[in-house]
Amino acid sequence: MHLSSVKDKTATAHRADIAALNYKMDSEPSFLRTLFSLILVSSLLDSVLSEVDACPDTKTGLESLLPSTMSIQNASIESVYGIMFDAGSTGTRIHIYSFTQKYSDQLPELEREIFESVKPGLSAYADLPEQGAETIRGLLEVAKNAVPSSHWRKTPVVLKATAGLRLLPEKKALALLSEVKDILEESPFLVPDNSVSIMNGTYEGILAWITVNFLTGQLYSQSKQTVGILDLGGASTQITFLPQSEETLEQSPLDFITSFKMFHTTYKLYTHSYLGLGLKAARLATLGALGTGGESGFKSCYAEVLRVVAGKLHRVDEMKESTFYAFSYYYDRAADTNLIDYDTGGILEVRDFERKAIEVCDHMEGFTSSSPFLCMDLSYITALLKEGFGFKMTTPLQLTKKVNNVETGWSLGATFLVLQSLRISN
Ligand SMILES: Nc1nc2c(ncn2[C@@H]2O[C@H](COP(=O)(O)OP(=O)(O)O)[C@@H](O)[C@H]2O)c(=O)[nH]1
Ligand SMILES: [Ca+2]
Repeated sequence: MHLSSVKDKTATAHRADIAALNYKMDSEPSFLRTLFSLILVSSLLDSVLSEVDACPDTKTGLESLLPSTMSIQNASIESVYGIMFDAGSTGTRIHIYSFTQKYSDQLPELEREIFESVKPGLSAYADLPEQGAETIRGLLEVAKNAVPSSHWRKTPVVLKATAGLRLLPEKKALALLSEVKDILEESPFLVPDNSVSIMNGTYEGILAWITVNFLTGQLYSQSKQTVGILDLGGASTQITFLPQSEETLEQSPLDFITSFKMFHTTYKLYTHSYLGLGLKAARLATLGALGTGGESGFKSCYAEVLRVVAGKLHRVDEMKESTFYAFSYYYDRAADTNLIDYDTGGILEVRDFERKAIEVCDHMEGFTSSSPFLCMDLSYITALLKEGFGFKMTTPLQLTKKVNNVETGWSLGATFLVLQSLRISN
């Protein structure tokens, strides 16, 4: 696998942070080389759609596992592309995926992802919807360079907004989405019905779980040993895992459990999106609680952030024994404080976050070049994991931004759904 040039990651907050990750997956483990998993994922998504309360953007449902033309025999050799915009509360990202079908008797394979992000997110333009939509235009240029013009007309482009827009007054959110839709429609790409929407949190958690378990090969390993996901956004935080114990299934709130069938096996996922418990939302809640008299030192900071999470999250004992991948702000803050390698991530225990929070909060003079919120953020992450979700201090977390150089998060899972629901065969 080779990486083409990846621009210097020293992008400023407002400059597009270009991280074009082109790579071939020739040397990737076989599981990534076939679309067998895509079939699996689409059957998964098919039943997810049938089971999950239809959220705004899921009317496109899947009538069948695969479009009739997606059979091995008559597959033709060509490339398929999908463009997914992730309109997050702190930034907008574009994921351009390409699938290549090499041999007519083989299923297409996931070939590469091109990823780019811009800040701030759409919700920062709540009163300037035209300007907000303009940030999409710039990212569309990346897609035009990445997708051959011969494929533009059959390459779907979709934008899904998350908690940032969920927290906006509906009228402002809809005004932003309407401007974005106009820009997508001016583009040369295929703009499906429902191409621009606010995704509900249940879907956000499930699709991230599908993405990570697809990329790590768990979705179709014989062991069925899947991994859980922890996603800490700016406005919301998601947790999703596959419970092993009946007790979890029976004792969890009904809207935390979503079931779907996957090749004769019924999976019941535990998933929830906590709106308002994202990192930036928590900062506002903490500062609001502090009023003007900001305090210093880990003990007082921890006491304040604890008030934000106390009693707000559902706990499940078996989480303590499950394997979790953690990304977004969990990853960013661990990388910012050298707890993990910026590019390759790493495995941390919950107590590593607490130790770093104590170090930063009790020695702020040593961290003047970092974000002024570093102490609060690390304290919040510790409180969220330990007192919120109830993880053990020794629970290991796999901090991961990319798996096989594909970004973790909900976008790949969402793209599978779009390709299948549009019956875009090979
Ligand atoms: N590398 C990478 N970082 C991401 C991605 N999605 C979110 N993040 C990071 O996660 C943090 C906040 O997530 P965001 O999606 O804006 O908030 P949300 O709308 O509440 O989910 C920011 O630091 C982002 O840089 C992604 O696909 N790739
Ligand atoms: Ca997000």
